[in-house]
Order: sequence, then structure tokens, then C-alpha cells
Amino acid sequence: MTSPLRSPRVIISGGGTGGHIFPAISIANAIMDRWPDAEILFVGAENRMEMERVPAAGYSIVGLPVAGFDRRNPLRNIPVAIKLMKSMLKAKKIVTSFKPDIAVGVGGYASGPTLRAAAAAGVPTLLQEQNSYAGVTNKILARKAARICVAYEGMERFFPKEKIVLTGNPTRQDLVVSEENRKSGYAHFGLNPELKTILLVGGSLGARTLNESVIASLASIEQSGVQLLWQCGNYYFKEISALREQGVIPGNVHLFDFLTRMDYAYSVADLVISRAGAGSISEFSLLGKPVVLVPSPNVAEDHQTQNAMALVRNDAAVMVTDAEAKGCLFETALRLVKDDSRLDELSRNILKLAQPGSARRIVDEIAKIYAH
Ligand SMILES: CC(=O)N[C@H]1[C@@H](OP(=O)(O)OP(=O)(O)OC[C@H]2O[C@@H](n3ccc(=O)[nH]c3=O)[C@H](O)[C@@H]2O)O[C@H](CO)[C@@H](O)[C@@H]1O
Repeated sequence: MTSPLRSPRVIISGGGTGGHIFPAISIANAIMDRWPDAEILFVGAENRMEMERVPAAGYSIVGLPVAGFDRRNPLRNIPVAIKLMKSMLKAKKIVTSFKPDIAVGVGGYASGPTLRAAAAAGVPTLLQEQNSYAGVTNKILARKAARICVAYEGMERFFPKEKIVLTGNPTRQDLVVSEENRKSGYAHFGLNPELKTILLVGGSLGARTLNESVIASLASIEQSGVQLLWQCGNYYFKEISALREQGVIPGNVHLFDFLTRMDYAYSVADLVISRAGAGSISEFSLLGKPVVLVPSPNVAEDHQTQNAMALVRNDAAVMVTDAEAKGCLFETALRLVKDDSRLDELSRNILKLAQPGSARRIVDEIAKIYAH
């Protein structure tokens, strides 16, 4: 295999939620580690989270006017189809002017038009699928893809077997759990270093059931002698802050819309309560975090329950269903956070499932494609 002389030009496309954006940034960072002169351009969806998060990570991004189809109300899809056509034209222009050597798709609305335009122009494409159940966009794009990097066994149900490489999910490179970050984390979030801490995260967008479970348990949390670091999501923040202004939220409950310093959040957390998104699970595994998972029932093919069950079967996490959460989530979590030997056991078991070095392995695949 001969290596081309110059560094590659790479388009990375996808987004919509943190579950797609953070793996994309992690792949970009690993590309820059391999080829410091590489040129990377992100292509995302206008008004979605990536338009803010990608520049914050130091990369350029162009937005497409793409949106999701409404499966329940077909009439609403006329403007969506027009947006899709506009996005395809714009994606074609982006590919023509940027001249990528390879295009990487991480799932989410923007990756459809972008990778189709790249493939039509003869640019090789690589897909990264985070979940144990493949998304619609990736299933369509798979036909033209050179390589499909996955995190779970059994993905030949969705993709041509010869294109699949098991790399794991790339996680953010900045997630260091350390004593120093623990101390900084207490100060950053205004927490008491003397108390045990439960971190509650509802995925990148927040989760209604988790928020309602907190609200239903405020009295027992207040009396527990444990503090709660609560990420409620941008969408719910206004409504829940109003409760805080009414004095309903006790002093040991610390409310945030979104946590940019997840390294601090993980460092202070003795126990995590979370949705079972694939990216979050990869992070808990790498960091050995004891976790209570509440899978979202609102995702395709109930894939979060499948993600969670892969851990539960190995006694690597505790699961509470969405339907049970309001009744028993905090009873379970408050008991667990005080049981050090069980926390230790969960931590050891989840660590065994970690797949480190995933972004580097994806870049190995990019290098092989590029060298051809
Ligand atoms: C509702 C929905 O469609 N969820 C999907 C979405 O989840 P979602 O977007 O929630 O993504 P993940 O759980 O995979 O990852 C969340 C990411 O956001 C970060 N984070 C989270 C909260 C916060 O305050 N700050 C922060 O930085 C986490 O560190 C993590 O890197 O994509 C995942 C990966 O395709 C899927 O498995 C999920 O089913």
C-alpha cells in the first residue's frame, strides 16, 4: 500500500443530536493527529446543534436546509421534500468546490444529501453507525459506501458483510476523569465536595421522563444527604427554572440545561442516571461509571433498550424502564449511590465492555481507502 504524498481533504457530515456530533468531532481530531495538514469540512443541518458545537471544537461547518420527514402527517412533507432538493443541490456544489478525497457520514439528516453527492462525484465514502439498530439514512447510503464502521456485532442484518468493520463508537478525546477534574468540577458546578453526587443526563437533548422523575422525588432527594447534578436539556430548561424561582427546587439539586464540561461532570459523579444512547454508553464504559439506564421508548425499533440490555446481561448497569421511572428511579438510585461495594462491582463490569481507540481505528480505515 503506497501512501499519497499530500494530506487528505475530508468531508464529515451528519448531526442533529450529540450522539452523531461528538463521534464526528472525535473522528476529525483523530484525522488531524494522523495528518496535521489535513483539510476537514463539516456539513450539517441548518439550525441544528452541530452548527454551534462543531465551530466550538475548532472546525468549519456549512449548513444544509435539510429537515426530517414527518411519518405521521404526509402533507407536512411537501416543504420537507423541497428542502431536500435544495440540500442536494447545495451538497453537490460543496463537493464540487471542496474536492474531498473521502466523505465520512455519521448519520443524521445532513449526511444523506452530502454522501450521495460525494458518491455521485466518485468520492469514496465511509459510514459510522453508532447503534445496534441501523438508521434509515445509513441503510440507504450503505449501498455506495466503501466501508461501514460499526459498534455492535450482528450488523450484517443491515449492511453488506464485506464492508463492515467493528471499530466501536468514537468518544470525545477530552473526557478525562481525574482527581484534579473532580476538584475543578465541584467548583465549576457549585457542588459540595463533602457529599456524594448523582449526575443525571437525558442524552444530548434532555429527557422528559427523567425530569419528571426528579420533580416527583424532590422531597426524598432533599433528605438524602446526596446532591444531584441535573442536566434537564435546553428544551425543558425554561419551564424547570420557573420552579426554581418559586423555591421548589432544594439547595442540593443543581440544575443545568446542557453540560459542556462532561469531563468535570463525570469526574464528580459517584453514580450516573442516563438515557441509553449509544454514545453515552460508550463513554460510561470507557470511564467505568456505575449507571442506572432508563432507555428512551421514543427511538426507532426500541434500540436504546437493546443498547441497555447488552450491559444488563453482563451485570454492567442497572436498568429502570421509562414506565417505571417516575415511581422508582430515585428510590433505586439513592439506595445504590450509598452502596460502595455495588458501585465498585458495576464499575469493574462496565469497564470490561469498553472499546478504546475507536476513532484511531476508523482513521486506519480512512487511510486504507485513501491509499487506493
Ligand atoms: C433521542 C435520540 O434520538 N437519541 C439517540 C441519540 O442520542 P443522544 O444525542 O442523546 O446521544 P448519545 O447518548 O449517543 O450521546 C450524548 C452525547 O452528548 C454528550 N452530552 C450530553 C449531555 C450534556 O449535557 N452534555 C453533553 O456533552 C455526552 O457526553 C455524549 O457524548 O443518538 C444516539 C447515537 O446515535 C442514539 O443511540 C440515541 O438513541
